Amino acid sequence: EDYIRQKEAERIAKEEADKKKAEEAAKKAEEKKKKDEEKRLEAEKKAEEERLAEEARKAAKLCPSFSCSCFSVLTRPIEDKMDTYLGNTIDPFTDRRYIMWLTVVALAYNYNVWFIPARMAFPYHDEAVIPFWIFFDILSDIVNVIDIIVWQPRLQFVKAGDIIVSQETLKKTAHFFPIFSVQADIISILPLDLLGLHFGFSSIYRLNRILRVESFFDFSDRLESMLTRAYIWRVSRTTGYLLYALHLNGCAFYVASVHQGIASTSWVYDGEGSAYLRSYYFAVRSLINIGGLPEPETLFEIIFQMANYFIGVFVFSSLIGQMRDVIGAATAGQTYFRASMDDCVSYMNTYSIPRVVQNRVRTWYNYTWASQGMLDESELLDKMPAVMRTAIAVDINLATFQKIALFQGCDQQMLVDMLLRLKSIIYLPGDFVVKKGDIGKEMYVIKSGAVQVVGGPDNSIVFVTLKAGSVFGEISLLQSAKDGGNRRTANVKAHGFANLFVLEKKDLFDILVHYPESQKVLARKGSYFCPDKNAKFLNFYLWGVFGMK
Ligand SMILES: Nc1nc2c(ncn2[C@@H]2O[C@@H]3COP(=O)(O)O[C@H]3[C@H]2O)c(=O)[nH]1
Repeated sequence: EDYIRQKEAERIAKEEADKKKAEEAAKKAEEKKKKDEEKRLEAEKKAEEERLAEEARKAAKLCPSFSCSCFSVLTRPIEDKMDTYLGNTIDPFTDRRYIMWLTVVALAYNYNVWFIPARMAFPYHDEAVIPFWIFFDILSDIVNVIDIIVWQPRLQFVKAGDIIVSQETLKKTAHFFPIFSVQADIISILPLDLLGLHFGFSSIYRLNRILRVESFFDFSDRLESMLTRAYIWRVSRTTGYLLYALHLNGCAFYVASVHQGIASTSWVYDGEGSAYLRSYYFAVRSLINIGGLPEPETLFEIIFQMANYFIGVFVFSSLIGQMRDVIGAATAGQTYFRASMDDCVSYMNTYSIPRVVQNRVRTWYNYTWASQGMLDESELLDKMPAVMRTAIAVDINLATFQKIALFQGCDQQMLVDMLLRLKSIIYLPGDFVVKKGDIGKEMYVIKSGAVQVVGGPDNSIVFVTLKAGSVFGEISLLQSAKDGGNRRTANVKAHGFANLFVLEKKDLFDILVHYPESQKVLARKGSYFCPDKNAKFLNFYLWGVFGMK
């Protein structure tokens, strides 16, 4: 019986072990199946990604804005290098390398735009210099090709508010580029110069290069938005346009002279001296309508000269008008300052304000203009969205405010809110900023310069000199009006020119409503800063007014 029982137990144990084994094997098989499935899905995903990438590559090759695929074969090694150097895409607004590159492109464009007409008009294609022209032509072409194939396709742009930064997406959405610039780019780099091999070397075959005018405007706009004194560039650019108009006119005059026959009449170029300089001189006199030119004799000369006068009146004068606008805009601040000061002086004269006061007002105007280049900073900042004003205020002043003992331990956001309510004001040497006994309606932070807390019968005792970054005027501000605690406890006068930030009581309390913790900090510090131990402090005031605990 024992034997049978033992055998039975062994059998059951074996059966259970087998069952367990089978279960484990099934589990393993299940896991393997799962893994295989995962692998298969991953492979499928990868294949799909590769297929999409291949499609994108094909689309990029087909896309006209990236030019013919033969170019991409030629430029693939350069492109790969540029990928390593530039990263995948370029932010055209902030990337300094792009503006540096655009400078090179603008130089190449200017080479073409100035020399092509000159070479077409004047006899500049001597056998000896042709190699130099060819060299510079090829150089400028290389710059353009690199720009169109390597740089332009990498420029990020905004589509429906999204910044397109991935190169693949850039290529896929290439058709969103303005069609004119795409076609103009392609036509502009067609090597029509090769026609010169058959018809003879001439720069007329390079006229298509001038179509790349967009690249020059792009350079101009980006440079303008980067420069601190953009008007210098605007004036130079307009001067360039004027000189270029004269250049073209000089070329036209020379062509007209050749057409008429050099030295054939008194009006045409007489063949003396430098042909270019003489023609340019003619253009200057004729477009600026200086007059004193030889009278045109033939019908052709009369028509030519008349066209010149018209161009001079309409085109040239509008360019000069543009120049006047640019200079006017650049000096608009100065004009506004002068006009404000003149108005103020004439107002003071009307009311016979004493000379001493008038002189102080003038000094204030001059110092304010000299120190900050504008009369009211807030006017400029008011035009900006709040988020930008905050960014600027934080950048300029937050660090100063964080160091002020009174505000230490206050909420950072509260400080930022405070920065946005500050007004800047300048006091002249000896001006009283606060007078003892006055009601305290604002507190001050010294931006630059210094103030002195003074007392004594004639205010000759200086208790303390407060420098940039110090706060004053907070005592009367932080106290209750109930028992006269809101009166100034001392005289404070400007020592030299003092540039101060003013924070009004109402603004401060409006802000503090939202920051109970900071209220407590200020209340504690207000009582600490206050010399009068019996006064009721900010905490009572705030708790009384706003019911805060
Ligand atoms: N009463 C007093 N005020 C001082 C002193 N040092 C700086 N101050 C500042 O001078 C300010 C005068 O106006 P407030 O009383 O509002 O606030 C005062 C303080 O911020 C000092 O020693 N005594």
